[in-house]
Amino acid sequence: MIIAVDGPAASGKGTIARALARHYHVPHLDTGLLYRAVALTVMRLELDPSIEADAVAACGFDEDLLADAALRDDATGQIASIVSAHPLVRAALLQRQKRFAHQPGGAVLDGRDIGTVIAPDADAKLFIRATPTIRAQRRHAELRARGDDTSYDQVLADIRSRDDRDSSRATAPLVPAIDAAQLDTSFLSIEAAVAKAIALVEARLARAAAMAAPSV
Ligand SMILES: Nc1ncnc2c1ncn2[C@@H]1O[C@H](COP(=O)(O)OP(=O)(O)OP(=O)(O)O)[C@@H](O)[C@H]1O
Ligand SMILES: Nc1ccn([C@@H]2O[C@H](COP(=O)(O)O)[C@@H](O)[C@H]2O)c(=O)n1
Repeated sequence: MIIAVDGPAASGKGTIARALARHYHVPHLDTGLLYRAVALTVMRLELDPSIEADAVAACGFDEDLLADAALRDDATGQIASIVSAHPLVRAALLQRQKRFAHQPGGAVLDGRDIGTVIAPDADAKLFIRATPTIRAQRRHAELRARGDDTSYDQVLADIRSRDDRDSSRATAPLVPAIDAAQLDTSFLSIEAAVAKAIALVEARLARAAAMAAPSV
């Protein structure tokens, strides 16, 4: 079973995807981390994220980098959304994500293009939303807890510019799959959002089973 979870920055898609993976006992991939690893490599090698060849050169990042705390920095997310707009960067990371999605036993992936590009054949697709200000409040609190003193205004501005860049790029833009169930978490606790997500996945699975059953 493949579950695709997409949505804008800090919408809560990672929290929901991890909970779904625990619930259904399948592995989870946060695909944003791959783009963040490319971004961090670009930053550390002092390359130019807006130059496609520079960003592509950073796609062969060291696997250990995926555990680096700096991946979660606000600045890394910004650069990630610049490198992720390059078609050749997306192509370099494509097969790894497709393999993960289609492994035996299934998987949950979260990102921006899981339901549209990585696994258009997913058994259930969710598109997670929350208002920009609520997303900024949540991300600001998270960064503060990590000792990052980026201001709330900066976090909100970064979220808005990432939303714009991710939605307007030509290749694999952030857009709900036509068959995705949408879930707005703005006024839901984490527990309530996870419960709704599980209910939406169950409804999708039940509908697919009913359609597959022979009619009598
Ligand atoms: N329903 C919720 N209520 C309150 N806080 C939430 C809720 N969902 C997620 N959060 C918190 O909001 C922050 C962002 O959530 P999360 O990391 O899951 O978002 P994301 O969409 O995966 O972000 P990114 O795009 O950066 O990967 C986290 O600190 C998380 O604990
Ligand atoms: N499937 C994806 C996942 C991420 N991106 C880009 O990476 C940036 C960081 O992602 P987070 O999920 O960690 O916020 C994001 O802003 C996107 O530009 C992507 O393009 N496709």
